[in-house]
Amino acid sequence: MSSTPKIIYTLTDEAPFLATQSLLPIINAFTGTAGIAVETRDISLAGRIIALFPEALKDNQRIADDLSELGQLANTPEANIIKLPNISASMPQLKAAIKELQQQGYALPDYPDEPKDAHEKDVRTRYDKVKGSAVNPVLREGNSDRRAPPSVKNYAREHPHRMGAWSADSKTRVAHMDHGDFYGTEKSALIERAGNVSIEWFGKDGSHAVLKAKTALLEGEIIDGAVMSKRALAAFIDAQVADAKAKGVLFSLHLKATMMKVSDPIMFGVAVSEFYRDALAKHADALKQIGFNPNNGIGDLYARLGSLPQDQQAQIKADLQAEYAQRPALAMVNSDKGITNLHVPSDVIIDASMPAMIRDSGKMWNAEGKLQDIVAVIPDRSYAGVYQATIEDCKAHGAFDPATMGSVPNVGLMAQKAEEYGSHDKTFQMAGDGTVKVIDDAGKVLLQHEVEAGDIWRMCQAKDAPIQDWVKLAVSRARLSSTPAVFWLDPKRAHDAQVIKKVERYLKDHDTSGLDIRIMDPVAATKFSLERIRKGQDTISVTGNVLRDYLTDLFPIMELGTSAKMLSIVPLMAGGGLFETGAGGSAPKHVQQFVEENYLRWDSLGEFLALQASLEFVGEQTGNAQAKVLARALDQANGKVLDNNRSPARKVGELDNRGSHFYLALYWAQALAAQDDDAALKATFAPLAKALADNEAAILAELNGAQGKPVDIGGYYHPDMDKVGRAMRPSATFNAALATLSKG
Ligand SMILES: NC(=O)C1=CN([C@@H]2O[C@H](COP(=O)(O)OP(=O)(O)OC[C@H]3O[C@@H](n4cnc5c(N)ncnc54)[C@H](OP(=O)(O)O)[C@@H]3O)[C@@H](O)[C@H]2O)C=CC1
Ligand SMILES: O=C(O)CCC(=O)C(=O)O
Ligand SMILES: [Mg+2]
Repeated sequence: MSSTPKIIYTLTDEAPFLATQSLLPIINAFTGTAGIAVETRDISLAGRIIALFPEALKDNQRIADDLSELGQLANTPEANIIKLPNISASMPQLKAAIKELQQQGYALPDYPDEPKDAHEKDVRTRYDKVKGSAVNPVLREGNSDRRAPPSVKNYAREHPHRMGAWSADSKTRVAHMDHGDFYGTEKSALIERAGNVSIEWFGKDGSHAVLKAKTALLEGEIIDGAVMSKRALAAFIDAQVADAKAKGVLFSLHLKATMMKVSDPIMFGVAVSEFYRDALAKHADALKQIGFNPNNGIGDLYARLGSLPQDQQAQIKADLQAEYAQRPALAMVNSDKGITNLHVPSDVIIDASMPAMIRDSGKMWNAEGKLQDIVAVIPDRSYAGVYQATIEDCKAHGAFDPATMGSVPNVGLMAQKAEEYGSHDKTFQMAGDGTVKVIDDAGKVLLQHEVEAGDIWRMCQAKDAPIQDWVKLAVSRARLSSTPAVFWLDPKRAHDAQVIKKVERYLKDHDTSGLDIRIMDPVAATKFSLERIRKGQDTISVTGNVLRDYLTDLFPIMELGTSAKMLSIVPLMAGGGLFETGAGGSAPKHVQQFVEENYLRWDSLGEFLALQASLEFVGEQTGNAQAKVLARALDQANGKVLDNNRSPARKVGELDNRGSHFYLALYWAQALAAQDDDAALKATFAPLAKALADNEAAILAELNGAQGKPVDIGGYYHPDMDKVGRAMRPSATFNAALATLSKG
């Protein structure tokens, strides 16, 4: 029954990586007392890059491909993985990481923008494996259960975060296309027998290309194809640019260029090309010569200008400035540094950017550093309506009130690369006019679209077993929490219409008596859930993969101020557990603040919650009773961190991430010393609890005393572990107290 319990803790990037260097020593010290091993695996962007090129590196630089190992582990019942947020790299981020590693002495090849030979093609293929969202889809071999635990929700009710006021005359709105988008062109097929399909393009001129030779499909799987017309998109962007100018609102574009790493950078590029059209046309030859690619954002142009003669650089910059003068104002990412929404495709990511805007009175920052109404351009219609409905609700009823509002937990279809988020390897930009066909083994055409050069065509898959598992998870969450559950599915979408049939069928496999389970289209579901949320009522959202992502930032950011405070569990279909920490990302601006002033405001509550769930799972998996005791005590400690307001603040001089970790250790040790379920743990932790309490003032002085000056961590993507370790553990008193645990 029992084997050596093992938890895998992932090393990632940016703020969560820094936080780990302070938190992990605490976790190791505590779990070690119960014989639980916590091992780390490196899935950082830098780590994944290094693992790609063993042959180019010195022996002491090589590292294993930890992500592949974890991908395999996720398909076994033994998996118990704590997954922190990681960078899903855009092109500019990938190149910056490669450059940093080269400067550190890693003999990595450059990223070949235009591979010239077989070797360069191979290099590019390898790099493309770590681009975009390359981690989550590998590990997420289950569906997701994301919610705010009661202690967190209660804390938010008692200490509501600031919400920007909304006024009825806000000019903010969402703009989406009305034809030629993925929504309007989607076609779907249900696979009756397992087999393979090929994706092929037939040119109008008689030419032919196999886009993807083989995609294996299972019985009962749903596939769909859809196309985004480049022409329709460009015309739409153009109209929105003009409309934003006329209405005096900020132009802003909200995409998911990280997760949708093939389609969305192209769409981003169309917007950049339209917005800066005149200047880009005037300098087309020079820009081609320096290799500017609008898909990487206008920042890519500035980054490459240096290789041109000074006067030409000045001319291009002047023409870009002139473009700004005749265009609407752009939403800014960093107004102090002049970084706009169109600079880098990964700076404005829809799941976080839209909720943050809604939290801030429906406004974004303008070039003067002031908040202003916006048009939120979300080209595809599939999910844009959710945000428009939310905006309308805020205009009609004012901002949401975290003190009284209900909650919208989520059950998300995610397993086996479901839906759009698994479509990268089946997404193509069309080389010419023609037809795309999906053809099965028997030669039957399952899906077919007319396309034009430049259009984006994609195919998505959703397998039957994950759908069955998702329906089961939804029913079980509805039952366990006695909460109505709504499937957000749009009967007008070809894909959703198929899913609806399956949901209706699989709901019959479960006892749903007394449960309130509905199927509504996303806009109706938004309205229904918001009406209830304003009355303080909870409603489970049961959604596909994209809405899982969008809603688990939208609702937590309104309810809790941040999605870092979510419990985010993935019961893996093979029986293991994946515990994600929060639902947000890796917050790059937290690292900036840290290196400038040695203050880390990352809130590790998501990590605390994931660890608690993971320890509980160890208890169930292996029968380790001490794991359950540790988990129960951690639950109490988490509650106390909240009740006593020991989460990180935002400014130097206040408690930061490290200080909040100290309090977690103190409360966890106290809870273990106070419990009577396990005498050995009680005896082990009583002295630590006393030592930490006695030295509270000294430890805080050491932790907070480190703040306020710049700190060198030896790199951004690949920091120096020793330097980070020292920076993140500045209290000798605290470190010494923790060390007593391992001495027994
Ligand atoms: N699961 C994953 O691996 C995910 C990874 N990402 C990656 O993260 C990066 C940044 O993405 P982005 O969309 O900007 O989203 P983030 O969630 O990183 O940032 C948005 C904002 O959320 C708040 N926030 C998020 N987490 C915390 C936390 N733990 N403590 C305190 N505040 C927090 C901060 O806002 P404020 O200061 O306003 O409070 C932050 O500026 C990208 O590289 C992206 O690919 C994104 C999503 C999920
Ligand atoms: O994997 C990614 O790129 C982002 C994932 C994400 O935003 C989420 O799971 O909420
Ligand atoms: Mg997200």
